[in-house]
Formats: sequence, structure tokens, C-alpha cells
Amino acid sequence: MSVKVPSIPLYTGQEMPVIGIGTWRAKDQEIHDLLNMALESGYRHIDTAFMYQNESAIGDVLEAWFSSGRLKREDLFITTKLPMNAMRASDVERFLQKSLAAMKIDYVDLYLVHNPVGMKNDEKTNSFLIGPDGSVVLDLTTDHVAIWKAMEAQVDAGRTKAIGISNFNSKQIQTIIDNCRIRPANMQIEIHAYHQQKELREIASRHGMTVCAFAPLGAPYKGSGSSEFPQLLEHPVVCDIAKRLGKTPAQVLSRFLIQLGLIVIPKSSKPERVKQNFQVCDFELSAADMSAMEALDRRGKGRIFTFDIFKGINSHPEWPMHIPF
Ligand SMILES: NC(=O)C1=CN([C@@H]2O[C@H](COP(=O)(O)OP(=O)(O)OC[C@H]3O[C@@H](n4cnc5c(N)ncnc54)[C@H](OP(=O)(O)O)[C@@H]3O)[C@@H](O)[C@H]2O)C=CC1
Ligand SMILES: O=C1CO[C@H](CO)[C@@H](O)[C@@H]1O
Repeated sequence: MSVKVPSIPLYTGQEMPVIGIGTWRAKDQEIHDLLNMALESGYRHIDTAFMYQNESAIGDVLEAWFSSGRLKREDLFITTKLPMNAMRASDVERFLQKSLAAMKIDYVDLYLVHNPVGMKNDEKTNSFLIGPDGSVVLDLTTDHVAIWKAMEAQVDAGRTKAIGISNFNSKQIQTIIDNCRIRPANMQIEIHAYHQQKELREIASRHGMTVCAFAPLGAPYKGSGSSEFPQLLEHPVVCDIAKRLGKTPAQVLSRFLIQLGLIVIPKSSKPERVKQNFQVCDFELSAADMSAMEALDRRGKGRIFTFDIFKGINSHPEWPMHIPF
């Protein structure tokens, strides 16, 4: 029996389910399998991005669910993101229209600026323009205030219900807050037990923004861990709590973040794990377990996503890691 998943209200009035399905690195058949399993298990929140190149496969699955009457559009909370190669005011509507057309829907619930860094667009492929040295070609003219005004226009036009930011640092968040007409309703940042982001969570709370944790399981595919800092899914503290509660380490990692008041979007390529990851609202961590999990924070040293897979990106003035948070 599945338990109803709670939602967190956005100030714009929608309800954002605390657990959503992450979709990065999933395309075509994988999306078909994992999204069907997610919707059958009860997930009603989907996280994607133009950059993930899977919006069209997501659209095919949604169309089948809508046309069979199993779900209505308003039953779902769908987030997508403005890619780094569209970080210009004049590109915002064009790229949101592409996402909507691919997913065969006429609005998203949340449109996020994916990353504060701007890159040049390859007009043939609508992806990052790669220079002769193999690096992405940066667009150094990135103007967050102009982009935000174009984001606000998408709310006015009804193409998205809410707008937000992802991977912005405290200074960049403040620039948006100081210059907005429509406040960001949500921010999506890397958060897991090793990187708990207390400072940015406090900033979000001060400005009435909900927070969605990406890589909530510690993105284990990114590295094998060490004896000092094992993979979170194998950490003895996490495994002991899981064993005692009859849950899996993945469920404990998500549950911890949900009890901190966050929204989580774990991703798995395995339908059985997709189902398992949804079962996080039928148990609770005690105050002692929460303290033990909080003690795993590596105080700024647990960050996994620095985006330097994009060669040269850290020379962009808006690369968010120029400051600690
Ligand atoms: N805004 C942004 O910049 C970013 C947003 N995101 C979003 O966040 C989502 C989640 O982050 P992601 O980077 O995927 O990392 P996660 O922390 O969700 O980890 C995913 C990994 O965990 C494994 N896994 C999942 N469930 C289980 C389980 N129950 N037991 C054991 N292993 C498990 C998966 O392996 P397997 O497939 O083998 O199950 C996969 O390798 C993304 O899919 C994307 O939607 C992510 C990164 C950046
Ligand atoms: O969402 C994302 C998935 O991971 C990518 C590679 O690190 C990120 O750039 C991006 O923000």
C-alpha cells in the first residue's frame, strides 16, 4: 500500500510533491521504462531539463497516460530548465517553447534557470557550441537581470506557473531578489548528507523559496568514494539506520532531506529502485537519527558538482563556485 506523498506549497499557489523523479542521463527506452514505473508507483513530480535531451521521450509517455485517461495534466508537477546555451533574454521564450512542444504540453509548473553560466549556442544542434580546442564557447555577456525579466514574461504568458533558479550562489540569488517583479518560487541545488548547504537553505527560507535537492543520494556514479568518505549509500551511519528501520540506505538518504523540509528528485535507471525510492513517506527518522545524519556534513568539502566537465567553464565570471556558497 503506498502512502500519499505530501507536497510543499509554492507561494504561487501550486503544490510541489516532496518526491519527484530525476531524469538526467535517461533517454528513449530508459525514460519509457522509468517514467511508466514512476507514474504507476504514484510519483506526480517529474524533473527534466532541455539539456537532458529527453523531453520528447517524456512527452510520448505523458501523451499515453493523458490519452488513456489515467492522468490529467493538472495531476502532475513538471519542472524543466533553461539551458546554459540559451542564457540570453531573447532565447528564453524560444527555448521554453521547444521544451513545451517536445513534451506535448502547454505549460510547465516550474521553469528554472539551469545554471548561472552562459554559453554560446550551436544553432544547428541547439546545444553547446564547441570551439576548436574542444572547450565550450562561453558567452561572457550573461545578464541575469535581463534573463529574469524574460523568465517573468513566461509566467505572464501562462507558459509556466512558477519560475526559479538552479546552481546560483548567494550573490547571484541576491541580484535576482533585488531586481525581480516575480520572485523565484524554488531553487534547485546539490544537497545530500555530505553537502547539506545550510547557508543557501537559510537564504531560500528568508526569501520564501522552496528548495529541491538534486543528487540526493550523493550521485554514486560520479566516483567510488574513499575509506574516509565512503559512498553515502554505503556509509555505516546510513546503513545502520536503514537496517534498524527495515529500510534501504537510499530511502534513509531521501527521508533525511525530506525531514529537513526539502524536495528530493532521486534518479535510477532500474524500475524496481524507482519504485523503492518513492517509499519514503511511511517512516520517520528520530531526532537522534537526524543528528547523526546532520553530522555527516563535510562543511563545503562534500560538493560533487562543480561543472568543470565543461572545459573552461570556471573562467566564466558567473561560474557560481568563485565563492564558497
Ligand atoms: N539542476 C542541476 O544542475 C542538476 C539536476 N539534477 C537532477 O537531479 C536528479 C538526481 O540526481 P542524480 O545526479 O541523478 O543523482 P542521485 O543522487 O539521484 O543518484 C543517482 C544514482 O543513484 C543510484 N541509485 C538510485 N536509486 C538507488 C537505490 N535505491 N539504491 C542504490 N542505488 C540507487 C543510481 O544507479 P542505478 O541507475 O544503477 O539505479 C544512480 O547512479 C537528476 O536525475 C536530475 O533530474 C542532477 C544534477 C544536476
Ligand atoms: O543537471 C545537470 C546534470 O549534470 C550536468 C553535468 O554535471 C550538469 O551540468 C547539469 O546541471
